[in-house]
Amino acid sequence: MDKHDIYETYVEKFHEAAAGGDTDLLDSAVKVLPNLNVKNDKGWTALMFAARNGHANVVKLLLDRGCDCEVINSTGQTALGIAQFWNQHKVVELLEAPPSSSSSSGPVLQTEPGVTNFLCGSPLDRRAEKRKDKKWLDEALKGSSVEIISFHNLSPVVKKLPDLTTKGLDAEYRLMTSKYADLSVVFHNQTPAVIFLGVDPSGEVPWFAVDVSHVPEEKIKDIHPYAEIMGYRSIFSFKKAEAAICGQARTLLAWHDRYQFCPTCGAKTTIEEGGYKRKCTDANCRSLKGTHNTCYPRVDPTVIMAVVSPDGKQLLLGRGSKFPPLFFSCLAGFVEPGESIEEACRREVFEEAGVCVGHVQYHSCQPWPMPASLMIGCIAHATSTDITIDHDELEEARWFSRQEVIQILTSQHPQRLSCPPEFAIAHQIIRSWVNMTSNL
Ligand SMILES: NC(=O)C1=CN([C@@H]2O[C@H](COP(=O)(O)OP(=O)(O)OC[C@H]3O[C@@H](n4cnc5c(N)ncnc54)[C@H](O)[C@@H]3O)[C@@H](O)[C@H]2O)C=CC1
Ligand SMILES: [Mg+2]
Ligand SMILES: [Mg+2]
Ligand SMILES: [Mg+2]
Ligand SMILES: [Zn+2]
Repeated sequence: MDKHDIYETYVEKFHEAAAGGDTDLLDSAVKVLPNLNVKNDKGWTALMFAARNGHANVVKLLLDRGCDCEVINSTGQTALGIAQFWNQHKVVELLEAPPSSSSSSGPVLQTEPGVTNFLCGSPLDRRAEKRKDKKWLDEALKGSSVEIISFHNLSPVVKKLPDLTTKGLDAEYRLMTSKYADLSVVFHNQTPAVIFLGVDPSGEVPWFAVDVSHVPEEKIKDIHPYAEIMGYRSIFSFKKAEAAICGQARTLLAWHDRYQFCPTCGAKTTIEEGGYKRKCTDANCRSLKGTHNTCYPRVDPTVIMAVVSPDGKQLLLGRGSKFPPLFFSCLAGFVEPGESIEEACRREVFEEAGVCVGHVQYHSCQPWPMPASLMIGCIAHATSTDITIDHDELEEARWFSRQEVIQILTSQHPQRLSCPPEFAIAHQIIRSWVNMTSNL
């Protein structure tokens, strides 16, 4: 047995001890394991096993040893979610209680990445402290190590690779990056919006985005002979890291495009702080006194939810009136002022489908740069099943069995129903519900 196998055996025994409520065995395992939040292949921790089986004494012991109750498994559940699902009331009480002083000895760094959806997980370090340093920004933009991405009317400029002909349309296009010197057609006699996006993990390569909308389409090839404009949806064909960088840039450029004038007084605004601020040019404007959110890029929180039937066996999906035929997705809606995420979830589901929602669990989120949503993915537990559709927003909504949802996800539905692809958070929360019901 090599070192790795021995460790795996310890982990297995540790999880078995937690699941079985064996505190003696647990105590000895705790002494040799460096990480008590260690997961099995389904992302389950000892705390989750103890919570699943209602071993309150084990849960307490693990919490006292500093186990992290925020960790989620591969289907997006925390130990608390599992205890609630299995009605382990004593464990729920323990996990809901505020952490005792012994278990909160300073800030705990979240080492688990959790669920990282497409358009999240940019490798860039945003280096916000550099945004006010005009000299540094100018040198970084014009330096030889820079990577500059270009957007034409909010579509990324892509490079059509001439030698890739076999992998299908998506594989032929890559995000195009340029040096300042390549962009004379963009900067000549112009001051387009330029955004400092951050620095790559080596710390050596600054990334910027520039708005090239003023360059006529036929001149785009002056930047690079293979440069092309493909529409904003080309973002979805990029690699995850590039897509996240593009999303950040697109949301900011869309904001600059729409906020050319001051929302407070109507005067012109100028770009400041590496593209992260707009400032009114009227010296008497109220927006110049104090901090005003009109000066900063906006993000619109939006809830999107997999609504689970009261018996846990069905999922509510809907068809928007503008959706392609046979396409179903999760219900979604903008969070309104003065509303919590849970309240927005309940209101939107009731408004759109007439279904009442009780408990709402956060799953994961996804910045959605069309133009500035932050999609907050939730699992919402319905308390009623009758459906009344708001026809202004939905054409259809209905409950689907787990088997039908699996058929939709795997493109095997007999009526060819489909749902959003993997890059959309809707897909991820639907999949998560399928996995959740099979996992428990
Ligand atoms: N990433 C994903 O998997 C999915 C993303 N979405 C996105 O979720 C967002 C919200 O969903 P909807 O059902 O459209 O929301 P919704 O149910 O709140 O209805 C949209 C209506 O709300 C109003 N509204 C309120 N605040 C708004 C704001 N800040 N911006 C624009 N309209 C606002 C408008 O009248 C709009 O027609 C959409 O932008 C859509 O693109 C929707 C489904 C899947
Ligand atoms: Mg909606
Ligand atoms: Mg709404
Ligand atoms: Mg709505
Ligand atoms: Zn103003």
